[in-house]
Formats: sequence, C-alpha cells, structure tokens
Amino acid sequence: MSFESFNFAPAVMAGVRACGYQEPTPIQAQAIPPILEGHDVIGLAQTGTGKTAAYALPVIQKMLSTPRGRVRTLVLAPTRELACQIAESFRSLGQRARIRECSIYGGVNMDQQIRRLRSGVDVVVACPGRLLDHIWRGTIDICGVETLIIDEADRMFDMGFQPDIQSILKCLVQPHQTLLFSATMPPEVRKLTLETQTNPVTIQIGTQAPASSVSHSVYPVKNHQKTPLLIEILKTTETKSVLIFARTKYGAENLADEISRAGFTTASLQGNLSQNRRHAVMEGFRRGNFKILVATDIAARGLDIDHISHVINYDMPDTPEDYTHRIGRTGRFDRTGQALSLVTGRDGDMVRDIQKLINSPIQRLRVDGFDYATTRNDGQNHSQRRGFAPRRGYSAEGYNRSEMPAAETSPNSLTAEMPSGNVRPFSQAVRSGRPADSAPRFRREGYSAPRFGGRPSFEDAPMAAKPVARFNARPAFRKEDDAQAAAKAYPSFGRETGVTSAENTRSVSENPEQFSSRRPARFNGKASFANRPARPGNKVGKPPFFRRSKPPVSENNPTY
Ligand SMILES: Nc1ncnc2c1ncn2[C@@H]1O[C@H](COP(=O)(O)OP(=O)(O)OP(=O)(O)O)[C@@H](O)[C@H]1O
Repeated sequence: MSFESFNFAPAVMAGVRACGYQEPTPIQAQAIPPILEGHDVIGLAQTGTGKTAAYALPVIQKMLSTPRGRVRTLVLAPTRELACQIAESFRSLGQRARIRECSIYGGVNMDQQIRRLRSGVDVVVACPGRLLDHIWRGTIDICGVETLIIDEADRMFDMGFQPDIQSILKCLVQPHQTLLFSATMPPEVRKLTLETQTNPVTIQIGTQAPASSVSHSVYPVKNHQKTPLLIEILKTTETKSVLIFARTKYGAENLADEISRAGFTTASLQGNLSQNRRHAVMEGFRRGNFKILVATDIAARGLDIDHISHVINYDMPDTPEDYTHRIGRTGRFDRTGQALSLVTGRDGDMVRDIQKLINSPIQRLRVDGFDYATTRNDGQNHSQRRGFAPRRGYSAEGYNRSEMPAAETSPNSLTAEMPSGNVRPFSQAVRSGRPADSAPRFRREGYSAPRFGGRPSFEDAPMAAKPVARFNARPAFRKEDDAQAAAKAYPSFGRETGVTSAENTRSVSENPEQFSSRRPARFNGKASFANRPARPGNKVGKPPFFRRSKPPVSENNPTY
C-alpha cells in the first residue's frame, strides 16, 4: 500500500514527503480510511508505529475543506513534552497545507499562548489543565471543534485526568468526530472511553504488548546495590542514548547526581523542574548533548527520540502497561532497542506479569566482576532517602518483613542516616521496617499504630501534636500592640465604638464602613480560631465585609 491510495491533496502529500515517509505503517493503512470517512476511531498499535501520523494526516486532509482561522482540531495529551512533540508533527506534516497549530500546556506564561491563539490557529494540542484555564478565561474558543483526538487515551481516562476531560467534553457543543489512540487500553479504561464516542471503529494492530523490536533483560539485585550496579552497567555496556526511569522526582534527581559523580554527562527530567528547564533538558537529550537522561514517568508516554538505544528501569513501573510505554521509548519504527530492569525481591510479581505480557521468559543477567556482596553502607538508595514509603508488607529494603534476615533488621543504613531529633518515632519504625513489636510503645506515647507510609493519625496523637485550626482570614489587628498603634493613629476609633483594645476586632466587624474609610483592612492571611473576628449572632460564617471576592480575571493578573 502507498500513501497515494488515500487520495490525499497535493499539499498533504507534500507533507508526507517532507517527513520522508515512503509507505504507510499498518496502523496508518487501517486508520486513515475510516477517519477520512468521518467515523469515530479507537486506534491501538504498539509504541513507535506511527500513530501520530495515522490521525494527523487524515485530519489535515479534512481541514482543507473547512474555513480556516478557528480551532477545528483539538488534541489532548497527558504531558507537556508530548504536547510539544505532537504540535511539531502537525507543523511538519501540515506545513504545505498551511495548517497553523499551537501547543498549550502549563508551567509557562499564558500570554504567548493567548497571542498565538488570537492569531488564528487550526489545531490546538493541549494538556487538559491549562486548556481548562484558557476556557475559563475565555481566551480560547473550542465551540467549532470538528475533531477531538485523545492521544495516550488510556492515560487520559485514568483517574487523574478524567474530571478535566469530562469538563472539556462539556464545552464541545457541536457534533464532532472523536479519535482515541494509544498503545495500551486496559478493559476498565475502555469502558469509560465508549461514552465519548458513537459507534467507534476499533483498529488494533498486533497485541497490546511491548514492541517486538525491544529485547528484555532483568538484573536481580539488592535494593542498596542498585546504583553501583547501574553505574557498572553504564560503564560496561555499549550504548547510544540511555533513558533511565526512577519512581519519584527526588529519586530521579538524586540518581542523576550520582551518575554524574561517576563521570557521565547526564540530566534529570521530572516534574519539579521549571518548564524552561524541562524544555532545555528535552532539547539537550534530543540533540545528543548528553547521553543519559534520568526521568520519572513523565517521559514514559509518546516521546519519540530515535537515538535511544537502551531504556533502564532503575525502579520497576507500577503496571505492565507502564512498562510497555516506558520501554517503547526505544526500538521505535524500524530500529531495535534494549530494555534493562534492575529488580529486587519485591519486583517478582511485576516481572511475572511482564513475562505473561510478552509471552516469553525474560533473561536474568549478572554483571561480571560486580561485587554483589557489598554491604548496605556501600550503596546509596535514592528513592529511600527522601519520602519513599515501602510497599505494604515490605520493608524499605525490599524484603517481605516476615522474611527479613535478622542481621538486616536493625540497625540499617537508613535508620543511621536519619537525624533522630526531628524524626517521629513511628515513621522511623516504619521506614526501618521494624516489625510490629514497636507498635505498643508508640501507642503508649499517644500515637495510633503507624499507617502505611508512616503518617500520624492526628485523632490519636498527643494534644501538642494536633494542628491548630486555621481559617482563611486575618483580623485587622492581630496583636494588642497593633490595636494601640491604630488607636494612636485614629484616636476616635476606640472611643466612638466604646470598646477596649482587646475587643477591637469586634468593633471592626460591627462598624465596617467607618473602619474601612479610615484604614484598609487586610484579610488575606491566616489566623487561629482564637483570633477570629467575632460577629454577633454569626459564629461560623465570615461577615460579608471579610469575604474575599474572586480575583479579577485578566491577562495581566499575576496571581492567576
Ligand atoms: N509511514 C512512516 N514511514 C516512516 N516513518 C514513520 C512513518 N510514520 C511514522 N514514522 C516515524 O515513526 C516514529 C514513531 O512515530 P510516532 O511517534 O507517531 O509513534 P507512536 O505509535 O505514536 O508511538 P507511541 O505509542 O510511543 O506514542 C516517528 O519518528 C515518526 O516520524
């Protein structure tokens, strides 16, 4: 099959040639005709098989026949990096068709996006949160959307994005075609997607398994030896670019630091970075300025960087679907790649699930010459060092607690690292994996039994540990000194109302007009209930005078 068989307009064919595509991939061959006919489509195909062009090309073709200058195609994507990448694909495929696109995502100033939107764009590629901001501010009009595309549909329909997606769908008033694309679609998510489409045509290419162009290996290792082993793997393996996945933002950051200290040029990509930094990191990695990128799952979906030869799971993902997407960053289109995973005792179930998914056993490897017998203190573990909560039933070291070797129970390096002064005993106990024998002591001290993650229950904590109830307004005068100073500045104030300085807040609420004409009140801070301004007959509600109005919605409002 060739692209000519779709009868694309010359401008669209010019885009295809500009991207160097010779033949349509299977998902393109099967998805393009029903999209051109106007059907709703669910497109499922392995990672790196050209799903973006499978929806972009027919949509560009269809847009040639409708009036320009308004948003006609809306693409929703789960991450900012992916939104940029999809917009870039529309740019290169639609350049000759004079299609104008705009990417919309958070973390950057809205003004530039607003200017671009006002200039008239045909395609908007957006992350849901920022798109809703634009909708609420009235800076985007999506009423004329003819095609809605949800890329990485299963991710977008999972619990995190669902409410935003529902809100966006409500804003699409005119009948439109809905296209959902992903490499994976668990059945429970699929049920949700069905509500958004009418008689969808489902196109599934192959199984929803990791791309067959990727080979899989696991390196069994103890948790505390992961970093030295990873560094050893990086030293001894021939690689082009390597993408390493860590579970947490701090874990990714710390791991990148450690790899840098071992002499590699590396960077981390995680949600704590500013958007400018995220962009710079992505560009640097894309251009090959550095060869190793340590990332959280924000890099797991959709990113298309052809020189990634290895994906390494430093921490295993939570689901087999996540594994599929992570390792799909290598072996894209007609290339091959390798997926390596460092697995500890607690990853056994996940490895079994992945084996089931790829329908073959995964080879277990050892690094020759690596000292697997090093003690715990020789290694650093990143996820443990800050904020890592062990899974239920497992210690931070990855052993099932009941199986934990005696020598490793206490003390361990993690407990030793922790400053004893400011760490609550229950969290120490949970982190060190100390078994249930510690619990009675914590109960005696007034804490409830530690919950998963070592969080206190405030109900059972000693009084001193209870949080002070706060509310969102600050009385005009928080201290007596303030009141006296004000009384000096406004001598008539206290006398007119006939109240003492201790009651000054009451006088404010009783005489708001008089007060407001003399001194503007500041009610935007926090105060304890003890300082809360009283109002006769109204114990709980804020007096109208104190009510904060919504900030004005304007482009220049810096608080928005
Ligand atoms: N017909 C084609 N011929 C040659 N290369 C193609 C063709 N279609 C797409 N590609 C290239 O294949 C690569 C992967 O495409 P794309 O990013 O759309 O994959 P995907 O299926 O969306 O992957 P993922 O599931 O990871 O998002 C891109 O570099 C793209 O330019």
